Amino acid sequence: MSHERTFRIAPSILSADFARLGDEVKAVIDGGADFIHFDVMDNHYVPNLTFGPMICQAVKPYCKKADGTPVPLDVHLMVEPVDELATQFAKAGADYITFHPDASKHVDRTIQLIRSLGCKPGLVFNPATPLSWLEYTLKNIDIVMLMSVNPGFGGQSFIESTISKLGYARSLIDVQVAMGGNPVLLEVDGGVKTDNIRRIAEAGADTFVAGSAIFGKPDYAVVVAQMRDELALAGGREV
Ligand SMILES: O=C(CO)[C@H](O)[C@H](O)COP(=O)(O)O
Repeated sequence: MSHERTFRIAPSILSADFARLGDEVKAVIDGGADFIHFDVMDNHYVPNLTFGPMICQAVKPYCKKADGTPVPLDVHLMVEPVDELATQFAKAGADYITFHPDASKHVDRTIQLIRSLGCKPGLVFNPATPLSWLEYTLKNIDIVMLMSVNPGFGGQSFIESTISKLGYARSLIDVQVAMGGNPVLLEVDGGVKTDNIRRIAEAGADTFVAGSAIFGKPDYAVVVAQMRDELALAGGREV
């Protein structure tokens, strides 16, 4: 049977104007964003420092469409350790919470903790981190995110080895779905642009984080529309 995948565009507010964060979130949602991607960096797991749960709580009321439909807040924790901050971000309004398995001493416990707090848990893989962590976790998570840059900074170039890694992750998810399991989202983060998003989709991704490509342009709606035009051309998949 053939199913069309739903593609989601998740602008990373890492590249937004922090002095006008609420307005930036509203503008990018008005421009067609499906998720708001919130990059949390601790200057320990990654060599940069961004924002904490108080900023997340302040941004949350802006995460809705003009008609009031909520837009999920996709919190990416680049922090070590994970559990305490995951708890704080759940209380601050996160919908998805993703973390790096190499940053948690007890990955299954962290996944269970995030779900117990009412959020959707996910794992994030750096470019050189193997997907073997998924063997015993895929059935318990809602999102797999592949970093296509080394984490810590926006505006980097897409790392090509992500293409084959996406194909492998997609095959693991498709097998799980074929066996009646959870249709886990496959997100890609780093260097996603209008000129490569179609190829990334064809490799298997369904959810696309883009920071500088969107916030670096004057009209967010134009970029999001261009990305959707490219995604509409992505080859369909038989699952
Ligand atoms: O997590 C990140 C970096 O660690 C960012 O989300 C990612 O790099 C997106 O930024 P850009 O689209 O500018 O590459």
